[in-house]
Amino acid sequence: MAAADGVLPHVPESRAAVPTTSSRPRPAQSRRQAATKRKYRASSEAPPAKRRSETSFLPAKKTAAKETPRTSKGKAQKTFSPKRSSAGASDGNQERKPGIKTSSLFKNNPEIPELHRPVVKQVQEKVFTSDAFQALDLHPHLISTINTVLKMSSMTSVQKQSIPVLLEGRDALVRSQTGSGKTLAYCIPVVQSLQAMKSKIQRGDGPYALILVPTRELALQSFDTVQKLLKPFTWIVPGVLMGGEKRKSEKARLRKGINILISTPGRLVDHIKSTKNIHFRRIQWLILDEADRILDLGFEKDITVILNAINAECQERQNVLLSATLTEGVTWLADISLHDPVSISVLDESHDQSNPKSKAIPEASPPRASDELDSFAIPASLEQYVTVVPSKLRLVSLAGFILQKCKDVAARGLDLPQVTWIVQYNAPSSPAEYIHRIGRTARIGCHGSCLLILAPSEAEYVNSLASHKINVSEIKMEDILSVLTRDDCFKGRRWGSQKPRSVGPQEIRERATVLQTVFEDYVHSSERTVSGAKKALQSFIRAYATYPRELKHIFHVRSLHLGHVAKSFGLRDAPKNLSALATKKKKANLKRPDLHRKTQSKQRLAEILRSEYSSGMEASVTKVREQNKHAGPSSQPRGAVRNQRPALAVGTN
Ligand SMILES: Nc1ncnc2c1ncn2[C@@H]1O[C@H](COP(=O)(O)OP(=O)(O)OP(=O)(O)O)[C@@H](O)[C@H]1O
Repeated sequence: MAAADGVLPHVPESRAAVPTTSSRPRPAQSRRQAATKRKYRASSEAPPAKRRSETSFLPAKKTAAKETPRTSKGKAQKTFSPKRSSAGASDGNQERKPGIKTSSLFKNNPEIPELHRPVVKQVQEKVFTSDAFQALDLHPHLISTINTVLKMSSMTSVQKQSIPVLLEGRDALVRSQTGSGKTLAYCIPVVQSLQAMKSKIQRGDGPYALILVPTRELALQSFDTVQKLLKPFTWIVPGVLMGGEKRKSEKARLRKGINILISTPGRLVDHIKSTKNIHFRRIQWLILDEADRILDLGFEKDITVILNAINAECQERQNVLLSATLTEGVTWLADISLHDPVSISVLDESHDQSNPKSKAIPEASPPRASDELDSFAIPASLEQYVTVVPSKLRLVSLAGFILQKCKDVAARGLDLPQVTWIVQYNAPSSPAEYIHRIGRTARIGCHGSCLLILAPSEAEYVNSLASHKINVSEIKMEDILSVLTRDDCFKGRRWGSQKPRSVGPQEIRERATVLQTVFEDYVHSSERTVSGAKKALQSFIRAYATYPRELKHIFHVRSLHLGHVAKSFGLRDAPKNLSALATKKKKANLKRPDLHRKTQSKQRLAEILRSEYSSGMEASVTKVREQNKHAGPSSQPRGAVRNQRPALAVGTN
């Protein structure tokens, strides 16, 4: 887990809500009690924690309580108060005053289905080989830089397979799992070939190699690697262009000359359109790194602009496309950018041998939809888990999980750990996205784990993952929440009973409710935090619009109980921002209660998706939909916000 500190929910003193009954309160205590009274008054004026209206706007089948034995024992309204903070310890002589009311977290939840996941054999790749870089035909200074500056001795599998092919001058489509060393697989041949050029490269010559990456972070990472490899070859100048930097200074650097240019697609297109000093007449290498992410981020149009610009000035070059996943989009990109490529895929010997390791893919073969169903390689040292949690319990389960893992950190003292856990609070929209998210851990043979949180109605997603040869093991929600029994700060005070309760399922439920109350109190403590939580909720719901058609039966906004989902962001209720229009319609619909309920439900959803918390994405969604309408049904690969795939005007090579 990357972040360790500050996650433990401590109960702030202002929320030490249990009124104590010391007969003569000290001044500080009186102030606290007065504040507490004000707080209770305020909370009783606030909307009740659970209202009828909360459930009325979604189809009854989703809101009806289909309870499992393990979730049905809660009471509709329970009265708890978070444990007092250390500053205001109770003397045990308590007033019988109600605490903060929190609707039961464990009632009216959908049933948690049993997960019958098929066990599949995952595609495995061997990360390291025993071959040293010395085995390659490289400049001795380059080898010593790899050994001494990068401190690497043996090649990874993808490096062993790719570097010789690229040194031969072939185009290549390289697929290998996340964190397997693809960056060096192309950087080493680029540096080797450029330093060996007969007429020594001059800075003013401009770019000989163009490396396109999807994000700023990757641009910096690749730049850093190239810069290190160039240490002995000081006459070759690397440079980076990326969003967020000053265009003016980038223009100045382009004017001076950059020989190995690393850029994000959007920023490069900016310069192509506006900078006179950019040219591609000497380009010898075009690298498309993380091609799947480039496409996922909607850079298709920018890539075609770049390819057209390069093709217009230079036809002879080596092209390399690297990706952790091979999707329909990647195949399309390979078709338009590679010339007679060698396809390199690092698969374990035990995997399907009908899929040869190195084969030529036919030039300009049409994208195959079945590629989307390909299986994805996942690092063998990455353990994958899933937990099925009703929406209302999502936040406390996440907190419980973090608590459990953050303890795995304290034991290591101040040593900051690397990322060892990836938690997905919502499901990714494609298996490729799943692979990239979890691929931030278990890199280069290290150990890592990931957890995916699903709602009960989304449990079927594990089958979808299995169809891509992705195996996940289940962690039960109760096991996650049981961590709350380890720390008495989550203990609920049971009014009217002083008997200590045994640590069983009921105690866990009570503690989870205490924790949820802590979150809700915090969120509702200021307008800023309420607004932040609403924005987060908005984004979460919005993400449901981006699931592709084939996943809509699992992830659909209509399957969400908005009131319950609101709780997973610490909100006591789903936001209500019905517009004036909605109010008018509501009045009209009052005559038809059935119609009214239906319309109200739709309007509520529409409002949620189009409220003041809007991120402005809907404009582009509408625009893309319009474009698609005109472009025909086959033009949009996936996801509403992706750009339409444009036609490439000039052929490659
Ligand atoms: N031969 C090697 N020996 C040791 N470490 C290596 C070697 N090659 C690369 N690495 C390290 O492995 C890590 C992952 O490499 P890299 O980022 O290139 O992986 P990747 O395959 O591009 O991953 P992703 O697809 O997720 O971007 C980096 O920290 C890199 O320095």
